[in-house]
Amino acid sequence: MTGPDRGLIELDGVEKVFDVRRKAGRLRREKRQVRAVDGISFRVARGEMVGYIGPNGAGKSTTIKMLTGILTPSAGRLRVAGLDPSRERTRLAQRIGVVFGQRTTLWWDLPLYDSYRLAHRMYRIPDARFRENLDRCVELLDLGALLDVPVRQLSLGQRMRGDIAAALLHDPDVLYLDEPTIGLDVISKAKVREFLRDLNTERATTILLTTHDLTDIEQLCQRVMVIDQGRLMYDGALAGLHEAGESERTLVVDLEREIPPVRVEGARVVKVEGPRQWLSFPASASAAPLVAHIAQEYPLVDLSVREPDIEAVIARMYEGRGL
Ligand SMILES: Nc1ncnc2c1ncn2[C@@H]1O[C@H](COP(=O)(O)OP(=O)(O)OP(=O)(O)O)[C@@H](O)[C@H]1O
Repeated sequence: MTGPDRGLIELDGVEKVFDVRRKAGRLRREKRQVRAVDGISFRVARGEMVGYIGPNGAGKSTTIKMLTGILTPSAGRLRVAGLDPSRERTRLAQRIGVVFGQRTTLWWDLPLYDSYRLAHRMYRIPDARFRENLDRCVELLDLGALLDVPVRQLSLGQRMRGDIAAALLHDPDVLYLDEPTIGLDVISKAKVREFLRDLNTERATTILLTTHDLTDIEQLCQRVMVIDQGRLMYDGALAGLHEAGESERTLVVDLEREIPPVRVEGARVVKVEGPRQWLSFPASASAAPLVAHIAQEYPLVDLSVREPDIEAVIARMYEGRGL
């Protein structure tokens, strides 16, 4: 068992190296090693909800695959709920739930409910528990009208809600979510986030969340870990990440006609395309004085403010550290 002082998820110097063969000529094949995860250590306590972010190819999926036991680490020590994932994969399956935004674990041709019945048997969930968990998910994720619909006919948002329910029927202690809001509309995103927040507070389910959507992190996670090139670059509060990245927001202004870059204190024009101009300003500053000034001095037609995306924040963070 994991004690209160130990993490529910524990990694110590975990590495994963892939051997890849590449064609290096007509007959020659070159052997190369890809160090996907390069000595990562962290602990996640019971009940935490943590964002795990980083640019494409950073090593996020490889980490999650090691945490589920699909991949075996090349070096280091890894424990989830006190178990060694790759050696005790079947036992671990009872303790974890996994949702991949890009793939489904549901049976494509069967009605949604049939996938849940299969999970019921596969995980040997006691009948009363299964009923209770299913009822809760159906209510909170709004699945009532969808249970008889074949999965292939569900929209992306409906399917994602269906997948989340499937991952939770056996009451896992840990839930891994890989891009759970990717491709969802605003309402579906809000519904999924609200459900995850409730799950985390009411059931103390530990959640590790991989996402490219900064709003997911902002609305859900107290803690965020940033990985790049297999290494952990940051582990702390989201606010700290913004500071580390000296994050900037973008004000996009549409003017009546094409004019030279606008001049306004506290912002700089970073792009001009016809009558549209993009201005960068510090994320901590208010957009209001900039807008007021531009509206007064220039033929302003329309405007919008864009929040920094995670990739930009990370890129700045690396620049700031001279990496
Ligand atoms: N099975 C594999 N064989 C060889 N190389 C692999 C394998 N799986 C991943 N890699 C490589 O390991 C590195 C990390 O990949 P990983 O999928 O973990 O990144 P990621 O952070 O999840 O990226 P993304 O955001 O694009 O999903 C990449 O360079 C990738 O090409």
